[in-house]
Amino acid sequence: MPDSPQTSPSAPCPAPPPAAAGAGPWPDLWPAPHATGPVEGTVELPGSKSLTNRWLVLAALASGPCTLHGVLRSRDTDLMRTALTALGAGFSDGADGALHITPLPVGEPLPAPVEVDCGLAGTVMRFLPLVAALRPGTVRLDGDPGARVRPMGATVEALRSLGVQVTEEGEPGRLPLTLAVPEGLSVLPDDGPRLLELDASESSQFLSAALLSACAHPGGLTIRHTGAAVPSPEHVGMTLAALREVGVDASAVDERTFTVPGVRPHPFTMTVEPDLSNAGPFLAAAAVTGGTVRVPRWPAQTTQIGERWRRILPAFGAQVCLTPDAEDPTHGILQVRGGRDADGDPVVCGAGEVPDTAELAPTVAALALLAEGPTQLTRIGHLRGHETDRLAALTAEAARFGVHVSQGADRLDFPGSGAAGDLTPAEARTYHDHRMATFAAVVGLAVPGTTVRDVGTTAKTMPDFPAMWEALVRGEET
Ligand SMILES: O=C(O)C1=C[C@@H](OP(=O)(O)O)[C@@H](O)[C@H](O)C1
Ligand SMILES: C=C(OP(=O)(O)O)C(=O)O
Repeated sequence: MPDSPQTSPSAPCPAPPPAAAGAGPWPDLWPAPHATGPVEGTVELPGSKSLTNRWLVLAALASGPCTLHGVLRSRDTDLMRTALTALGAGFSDGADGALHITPLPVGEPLPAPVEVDCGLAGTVMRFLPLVAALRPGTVRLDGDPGARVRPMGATVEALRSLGVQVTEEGEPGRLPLTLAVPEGLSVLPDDGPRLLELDASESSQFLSAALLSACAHPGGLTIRHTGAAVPSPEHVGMTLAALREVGVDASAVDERTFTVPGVRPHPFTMTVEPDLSNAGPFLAAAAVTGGTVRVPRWPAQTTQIGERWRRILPAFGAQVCLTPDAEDPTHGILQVRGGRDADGDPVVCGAGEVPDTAELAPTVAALALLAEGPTQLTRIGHLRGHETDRLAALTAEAARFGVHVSQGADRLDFPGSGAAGDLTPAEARTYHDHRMATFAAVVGLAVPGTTVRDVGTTAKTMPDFPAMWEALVRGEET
């Protein structure tokens, strides 16, 4: 893998939006706060990464200007904005925190070649190429060194079957990719809607990408997944629901076939839900310290996988309750109270088998590491293609804390350490993975002397994480 991005004759990237707040600087070795008592507090979470990047794409493909409230400002979402700007969408920040978006001109040739920096963002590297296929021209996509090992084969497959010429500069099915999009791709074929076949078994994002962009093909697309089970199916559900919310009647014909009409999203105004996956470490802080953490604005109905915390945390011995907001029945306050023994000391039970935790897995792993009994995280093999190989990373970091985790092809078995006091303090590595940083922060609550290398990697989806975490442990409201 090359050390530095290759040069290309493409136009430079457009100026990025103003930097996301809270990006540090943090010391390279961050002393993770140790909780000397129960953590108590209320945490106001920023917007969801997955929803922000879907609404940004749908607004860029809409039939008129759109407005978003509560968008997440982070590395992944800023990269999405920059990339959509390069493809011709317009973004302006309103004084009230709103983001106004003008759509990109689908079908019109790009005035110059475009260069897209995907960073390490799966949503950018998978969603953007299919959006790029909607304007004739040349688009080159690359990212961080870690992005060049993430699976991209299904994107290449989908683009080629749509008629885009794709050059793989490095390994086949990996970034960097250069796309040559011919004229007329976004014109209705004579024989009706196109059939797009792709294998999304390595990431649900391949399917979401096809679904999101399909609405801008005049005849729509019929999309068929050809491989083994699609991981993170909640995220496909989120994509279908988001399309429907903006007037695109996307539907599942069967388990592997989807139809999306060639109807552009109507102009919309949307408020992004708080990020329930990033709620995880804060809720886990209550569970591992016997404390109480509340998250306001918890949606009563949501497509986010983080909704699962309401089932996962009780398996570790915590009590979870959602109190409806009297003034706004669409939201409530989620409260998690950690388990305690007769002496008032925290108790984290082993949870047994916890399947399909997908992007929640690193936080669940922190709970499993601190639990008294065994926990098995199963059906998480595709996490080897996330920001890092998360099964390998979690096994290595658990070992640093003195716990032997057994690693299978698609599972991790945690023995149950009996008590956090048995764990040894460690300098935790993060592998450029925001969720490995938050994993280490949760463990550090119970293991004094824990330090985290490159906690700033949390800027990928939550630039304010270290400050919010320190404030919560100090007992300040965030
Ligand atoms: O579409 C999305 O927003 C996401 C889909 C999931 O990807 P995988 O299917 O690759 O797990 C998830 O893990 C990722 O954090 C976000
Ligand atoms: C897997 C994740 O991100 P990405 O969108 O980069 O795939 C994640 O946030 O846990």
